Amino acid sequence: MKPIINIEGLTKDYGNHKGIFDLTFCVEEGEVFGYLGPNGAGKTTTIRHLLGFLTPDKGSSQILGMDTRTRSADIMKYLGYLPGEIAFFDQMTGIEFLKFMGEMRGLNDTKLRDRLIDLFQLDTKSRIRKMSKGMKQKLGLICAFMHDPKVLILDEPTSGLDPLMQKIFAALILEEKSRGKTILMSSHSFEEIERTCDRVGIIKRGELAATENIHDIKQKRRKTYVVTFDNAVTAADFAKSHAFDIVDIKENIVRLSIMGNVTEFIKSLDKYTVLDLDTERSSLEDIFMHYYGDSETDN
Ligand SMILES: Nc1ncnc2c1ncn2[C@@H]1O[C@H](COP(=O)(O)OP(=O)(O)OP(=O)(O)O)[C@@H](O)[C@H]1O
Repeated sequence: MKPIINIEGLTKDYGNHKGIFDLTFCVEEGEVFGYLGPNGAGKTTTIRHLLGFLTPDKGSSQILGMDTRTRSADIMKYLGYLPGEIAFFDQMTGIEFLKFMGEMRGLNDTKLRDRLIDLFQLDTKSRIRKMSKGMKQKLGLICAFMHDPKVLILDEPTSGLDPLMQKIFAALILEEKSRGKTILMSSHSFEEIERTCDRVGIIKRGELAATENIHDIKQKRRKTYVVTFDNAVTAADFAKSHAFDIVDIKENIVRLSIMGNVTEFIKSLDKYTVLDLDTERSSLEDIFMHYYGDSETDN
């Protein structure tokens, strides 16, 4: 595997234990890497270094083998970036802004741009100052993707997007991944990370607390299913007729825990009347919450 985004010992000390400290990780070619952590953990600070906006106290970072501090202009040709807070030219309409950004990038082919406008259903004739937060976010996303960059760095990409648009965004990420793109995105949404990422890095108080492989977690995870039967007798019959790991039975509701494949479980329900089937909090969320646990929410 080829590291496309590489961070080595990156340190920016703002004092008072704020900033980032000795961060080391890489994002490999074709990988979607989620960057997760509580408020103030250092995600945006890391991303701003990758964009060449900040000079580290120690350490370095490279994108496509180029140093992010000294070669940011070269890197920009291959990079799509969505900032966490988008500052636009308020007087422009959406399409004027996209044309302006396209010209700056020397973009002649507008097919992809127009496809993205359709995909996100953005009214680009509106003036930016009149746009809602979600509309501005869509504009930022179109701008990040429209030149078909090899590498994407997205700071909280779905912030402000409604659930339908979040799904559309996730599908776009998976499509881009299948085309070999390398993507780093910060997020507060476990669901989004689970839907889209291969690995996740968890940052806490400026330090990398863990990196987890999402595919491994999904395979290994134990999930609790809650089955509501039509009555207590059927619930008890189900529990004693099958060798599932039963957590508890309360009247007509059975909670059971299953690791991995659920085919046998689904088949076993076939002969019963099932009024409801639910899952409890996923272990992915448990893993993440463990790192959030005693975090300082300091901003
Ligand atoms: N220029 C600065 N001067 C001093 N402190 C700063 C500066 N920029 C960021 N910080 C502090 O560094 C820490 C990390 O901030 P950062 O914006 O990277 O967090 P984040 O993980 O992106 O948070 P959020 O999830 O809230 O967006 C915070 O405590 C923040 O207050």
